[in-house]
Amino acid sequence: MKDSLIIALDFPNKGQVLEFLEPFGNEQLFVKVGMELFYAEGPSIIDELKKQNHKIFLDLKLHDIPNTVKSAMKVLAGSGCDLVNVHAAGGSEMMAAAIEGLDAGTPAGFKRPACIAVTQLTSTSEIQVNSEQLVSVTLQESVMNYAALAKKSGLDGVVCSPHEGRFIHSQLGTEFLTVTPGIRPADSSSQDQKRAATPEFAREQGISAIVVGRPITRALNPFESYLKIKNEWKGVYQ
Ligand SMILES: O=C(O)c1cc(=O)[nH]c(=O)n1[C@@H]1O[C@H](COP(=O)(O)O)[C@@H](O)[C@H]1O
Repeated sequence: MKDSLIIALDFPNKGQVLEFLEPFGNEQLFVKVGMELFYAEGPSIIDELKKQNHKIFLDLKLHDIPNTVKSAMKVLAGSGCDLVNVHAAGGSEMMAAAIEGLDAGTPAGFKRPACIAVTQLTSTSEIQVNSEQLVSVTLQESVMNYAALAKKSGLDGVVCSPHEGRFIHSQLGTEFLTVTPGIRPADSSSQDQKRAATPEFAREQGISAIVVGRPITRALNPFESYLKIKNEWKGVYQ
């Protein structure tokens, strides 16, 4: 998990995913299946990607009452994915229930999927946190509060932006995972991401893993873009 570059496969169907993956050849990837692709293709897309030996982050961002989340996680634990997530806003009872469900559903002899909690979406700004969620602390404090709650509830880490990563690791340790979307190379648009950062910045902040979608999936040459971002993330400069 640590030091991974996770590619967000935000595509509408399996056909487009396979076409996208073609130039990557035998490169073993860590890919993210989100709502669009999972709702379109169902669990078979996980089997397909596993057949290709890729690691899988199933990003369904569960947020419901504890009992519902526990039952859903019990099912997802058997899907073969490596990482799943919930919204920390669902509360500590819900997050603990997610882990209970995963433990109950993980087949004997297999490792339970890691589970992380979304703190504040990377598309959220401090103004929005204050004016729409009526949160009266800073965005960083809100993210930190959710991260501490997630750790207390038994989760393996959080989704946050690279801007909060260093603080989270200083408070909760380096083993607690920080998975950060909103990654943009210096020359690309941040689009709907409000707390964007470069791969280099993420590395400097000690982030555990980065999630990259459009800068790779919408690039003219996705494989080339992937290699460039991966090198920057790993600190390899030619
Ligand atoms: O949980 C996520 O993966 C997630 C959380 C978050 O706070 N922000 C965020 O962008 N994501 C996901 O990360 C990916 C980012 O994609 P790009 O903005 O295209 O790089 C998308 O698939 C989002 O659904």
